Amino acid sequence: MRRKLLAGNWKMNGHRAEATALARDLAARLASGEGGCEWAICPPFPLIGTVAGAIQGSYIAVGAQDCHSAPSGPHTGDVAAPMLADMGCAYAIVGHSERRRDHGETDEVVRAKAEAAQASGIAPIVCVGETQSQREAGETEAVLARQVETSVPEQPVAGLAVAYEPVWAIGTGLTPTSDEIAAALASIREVLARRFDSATAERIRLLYGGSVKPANAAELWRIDGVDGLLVGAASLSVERFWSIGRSCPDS
Ligand SMILES: O=C(CO)COP(=O)(O)O
Repeated sequence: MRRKLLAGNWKMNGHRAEATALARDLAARLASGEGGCEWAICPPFPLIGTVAGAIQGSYIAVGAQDCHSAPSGPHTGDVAAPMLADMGCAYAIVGHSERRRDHGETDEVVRAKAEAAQASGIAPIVCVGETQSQREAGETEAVLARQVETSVPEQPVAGLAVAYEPVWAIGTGLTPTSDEIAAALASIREVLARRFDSATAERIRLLYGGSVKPANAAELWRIDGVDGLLVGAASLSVERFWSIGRSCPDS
């Protein structure tokens, strides 16, 4: 059984005071409640230390939103996976569509980043997803297959997750239907089953991300094949993020 994962991607938002308050509040709620899923917060780089401090001793993990593929070196402005491990990161999102768009990251680059994360003991959350025009052209399955084939490392570590985030569903309030999400996740699973031995393929969690909010979370958790949710805007509010986590059927 794959334990469900709820990960909050704060993107380029937050400052120390509010980050501390949110992380502490969430940690306190989890300490007194029954958080059935695994919880993770992925703040921007400058807030990782702040969040890691605030959640220390709690069940919440901290993650990063990216990492460089090299362990160190002349890469001004970049952050290496060993640094993130040193800060206590358990996860690193790689290949988010906003990074693919803003920084021209290819599937090959994403895979190198995922491998670098793994080499530092960090579980990558590898993001894939089709654009609106690819969906309209009936290319969703082919796009996902290509992305999963190339972006996921040859030897995925135990905690690796693949996040299905349709580009057109991110920050738009739009979501695919439950059937569309189930079909996309099934097609991703097929590729994983082809690429890896069954034990390896089976332990990879598949997350859904894109306009997840308290109002649709319960339905999303129940979709066949959903092992977790990757939440953007709604993870910036402790009430909304908490509500999404509490609607996990494992809670
Ligand atoms: O990109 C996302 C998470 O990585 C989703 O963002 P929203 O939840 O804001 O649509």
